[in-house]
Amino acid sequence: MSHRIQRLPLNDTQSVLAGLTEAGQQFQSVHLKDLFALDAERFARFHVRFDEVVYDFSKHRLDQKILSRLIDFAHAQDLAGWIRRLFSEEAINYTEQRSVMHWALRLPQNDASHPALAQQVHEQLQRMFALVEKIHAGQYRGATGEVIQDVVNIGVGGSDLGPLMASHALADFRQTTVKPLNMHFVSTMDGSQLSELLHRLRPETTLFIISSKSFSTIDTLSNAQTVRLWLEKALGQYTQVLRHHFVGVSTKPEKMTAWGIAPENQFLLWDWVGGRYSLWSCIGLPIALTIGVEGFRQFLAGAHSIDRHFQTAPFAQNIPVLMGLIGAWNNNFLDIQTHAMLPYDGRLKYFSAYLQQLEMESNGKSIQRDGQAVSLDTCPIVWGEVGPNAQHAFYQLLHQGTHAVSCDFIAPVKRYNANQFTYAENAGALVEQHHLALSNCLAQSRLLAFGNQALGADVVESLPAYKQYEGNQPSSTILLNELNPYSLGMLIAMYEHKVFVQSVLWNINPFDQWGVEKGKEIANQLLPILNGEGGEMDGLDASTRGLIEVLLG
Ligand SMILES: O=P(O)(O)OC[C@H]1O[C@](O)(CO)[C@@H](O)[C@@H]1O
Repeated sequence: MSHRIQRLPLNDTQSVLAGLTEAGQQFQSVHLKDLFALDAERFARFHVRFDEVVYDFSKHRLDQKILSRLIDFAHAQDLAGWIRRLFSEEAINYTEQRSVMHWALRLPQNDASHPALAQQVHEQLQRMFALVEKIHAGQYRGATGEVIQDVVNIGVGGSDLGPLMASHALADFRQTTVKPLNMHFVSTMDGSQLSELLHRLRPETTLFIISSKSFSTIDTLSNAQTVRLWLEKALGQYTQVLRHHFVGVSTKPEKMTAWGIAPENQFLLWDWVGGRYSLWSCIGLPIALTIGVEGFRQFLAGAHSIDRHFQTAPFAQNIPVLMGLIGAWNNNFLDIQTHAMLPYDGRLKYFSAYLQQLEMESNGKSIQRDGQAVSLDTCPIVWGEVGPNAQHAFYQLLHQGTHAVSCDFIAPVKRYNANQFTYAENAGALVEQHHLALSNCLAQSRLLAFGNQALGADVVESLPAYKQYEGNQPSSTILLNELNPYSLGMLIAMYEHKVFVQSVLWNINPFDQWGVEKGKEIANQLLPILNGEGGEMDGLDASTRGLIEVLLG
């Protein structure tokens, strides 16, 4: 349905979309190699350098005219107004009557524009920082007086993916602690991660974080219940066991209390923080435990830098705006329906999993704000893997398959600092490995873009058809000066705002997830049947009934 342009909210939008649709048809046959041949200044023209980031969008099938039309699209959809609304306290998540203020989580403490908000946020951050420092100093002890050495984050979705991704990505910046501290993540409701982990952990030295915005997600509560039984079996059913071994992060203090989490171990966030935007709040405790208080402050500062950039940079120089517009151009006008995330840094192993939730849970919608069906395709399929490994897995499809795919290549400019003691001995060899990864990153985006042209025109003549490459797969390349807490904060915030930009273009609410909620409701209806506690089979479809009969034997 890529080119449907009926039922648009604004007349301006209609005419801009008609122009873009026509341009998209023309650009179907335009090849990147020709765009580059026509314009030696293409990189200079189509990249933005801001703070720690370079965003190169020259390998997209567009020119200056298309860019202007896309910016017209943003204006027609009142993007500037929506950005102002996002950074106000307006309840723009209208289906849940909530404001959307994850940006407030990274406000500096002395912020003059929203002093009350900043104070509220920093109060919880200070409490979290105090806990982090206590654990790092070996002063936080379990019920038997032993120092905590393992921390297990129990959460799912936004209460897992962001903390997991960032803790892994920033492991090089691990804070030195009195005793080594190991972070673990448990999310799956089937208990498989827990059953493996509990064999390795000692109850006396393990702290569990129950991380759930709603404190009602069954996945998390069932894992929490299992570890509680495990702890109580080993240490006894005493209040001090609960008090010393559980920390809770949620918007629901009363639910944490009812579960048995001591008030001093309850950390709060607010309804105005969406789950998939919550890693900046105390949901980010595992990140703070990994990189320490100063590291976490840097992480917030990086995101804040992008918040400012997003609010102030002109659209043609505004990285999240460009990311959103170019994504829409590919998706809506060039018919490129899938988007691959390809970081060339093993530390970003969980980045695509994280982005899948951020992008697809946010913009996987089909109803506009006015209740009408959308007029353009919304979120593309987002997927990905660490680039070098993906080269040996699915790149063949990118190069010679039949699907059009757009890609984001991400890499740090610098890696392996000889001054960092862990690398001192191997710095030279590791720096070469980094260069190897960078050369592959550049080679792949080049081959994807230019196809045969990248091989050299004379070589191509002699090649059989099956060795030829069509190319013309567009990509962006994002370079971070280095991957550190600050630049990762920037990178994540860039994608958060890109998602918002696209939601404005598509006129949808990116902050709810009613489809997911419905799935949870239906699972709750089926659980009693599987538990043998009754429940209605009659209203079920034949397939579900048949499967239940097999499951019940
Ligand atoms: O933090 P909670 O409330 O346990 O929710 C976990 C996740 O479940 C969802 O509601 C739906 O998957 C996500 O939006 C959220 O991040």
